[in-house]
Amino acid sequence: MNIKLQKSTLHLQSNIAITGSKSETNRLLLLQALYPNITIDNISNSDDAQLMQKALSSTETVKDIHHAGTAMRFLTAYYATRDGQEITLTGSSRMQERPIKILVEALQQLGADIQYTNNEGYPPLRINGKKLTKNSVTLAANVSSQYISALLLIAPTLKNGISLTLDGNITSVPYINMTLSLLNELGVQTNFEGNIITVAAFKALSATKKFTVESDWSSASYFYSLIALSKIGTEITLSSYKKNSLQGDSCLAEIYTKFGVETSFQNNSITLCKTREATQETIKLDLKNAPDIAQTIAVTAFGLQLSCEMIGLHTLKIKETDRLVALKTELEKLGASVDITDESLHLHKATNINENISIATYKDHRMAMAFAPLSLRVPIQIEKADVVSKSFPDFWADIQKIGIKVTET
Ligand SMILES: O=C(O)C1=C[C@@H](OP(=O)(O)O)[C@@H](O)[C@H](O)C1
Ligand SMILES: C=C(OP(=O)(O)O)C(=O)O
Repeated sequence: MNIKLQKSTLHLQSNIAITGSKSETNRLLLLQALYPNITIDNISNSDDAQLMQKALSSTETVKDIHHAGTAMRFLTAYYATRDGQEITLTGSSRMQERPIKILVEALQQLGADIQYTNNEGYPPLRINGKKLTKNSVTLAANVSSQYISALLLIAPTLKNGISLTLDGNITSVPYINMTLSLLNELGVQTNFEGNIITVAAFKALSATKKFTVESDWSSASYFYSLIALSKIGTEITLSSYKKNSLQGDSCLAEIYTKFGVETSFQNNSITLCKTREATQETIKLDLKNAPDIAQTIAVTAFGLQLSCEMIGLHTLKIKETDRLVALKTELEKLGASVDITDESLHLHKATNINENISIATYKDHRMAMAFAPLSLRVPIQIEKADVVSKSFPDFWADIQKIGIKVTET
């Protein structure tokens, strides 16, 4: 489905309920498989969460998790510990290009039996589940935090827990802390100091433990962008959010003050309000702790005709697509000038925004959603718009609710 987006009368006073965090959901689904007394509220309706649920509940021996990175990494660790179960874990063609060797080698250090069925270092994987007996692992921490979270999630079920030594600069740290916080809430003891993480063994959960997933902050980013690109006084309320979030992308509230957007926290929701124009000509950010909002921010800055220098983007090349190249290509179609390296993006101040450009989405949900707010400035087309279901299936319905006209082309 290709669509055209145009601004009509905005009803930005409306309330939008955003689905649960896919990161929290996929951790909790894995923990629920290990500790069945867990119940989960406000579960994410994303494809990635549904694929995780399906893989965990089906008895099929080939599990296909399509594009879901967290599902791929978390399930690799999970099935490595399922004594007597042999499965093949596979994914989309892009998933088969996303590296997994660091995690596989770490699990092998613990005693796991995992083989590559195709290309060494990449899915599909044949996993022969075993009781893992060792508890000490060293792994590179500068490629993806998901490898670390995967090991932490299974750690309490190992006889002696786990001791992880992280090598190199640790990337996406808030996602590691999210995993540790959820383990702590369950009653598992953990410690993270310097480059060492330890998790104690945790046998069984005697009583029912209810978790309520906070709504997804990465999904909220597109509304931050819409407000940033709106007139002063425009506001929108999003639920269900809290001030002390486990999600690193909640740094949006602070970042978007640079674009003139203020966030107020109510009981269970946030209100975003455009209170003033951006004061800085150049927005400078290090996003190593919040890589998923880089695309949103780049497009907001372009729409406001500001320049933007972002570093800490080294993980973007191995996500749903090479997001650095995709951003440069699509922003330049709109009239921008963008320089990229393997870990940074420099958007130069734009003098105009080309109308009716068709944005390619590269099977990446965040390419579609990040460019949508630009429709407040110029009519724009989004190719293969259904890609948003990876994290936010209701995105186009919600965009329409607030008054952006969506037409299929
Ligand atoms: O653990 C998680 O839930 C995630 C970790 C991040 O990945 P990296 O650690 O690979 O950057 C993030 O980009 C991804 O969307 C979700
Ligand atoms: C990178 C992402 O997801 P994953 O790595 O889980 O596929 C994302 O949602 O932006």
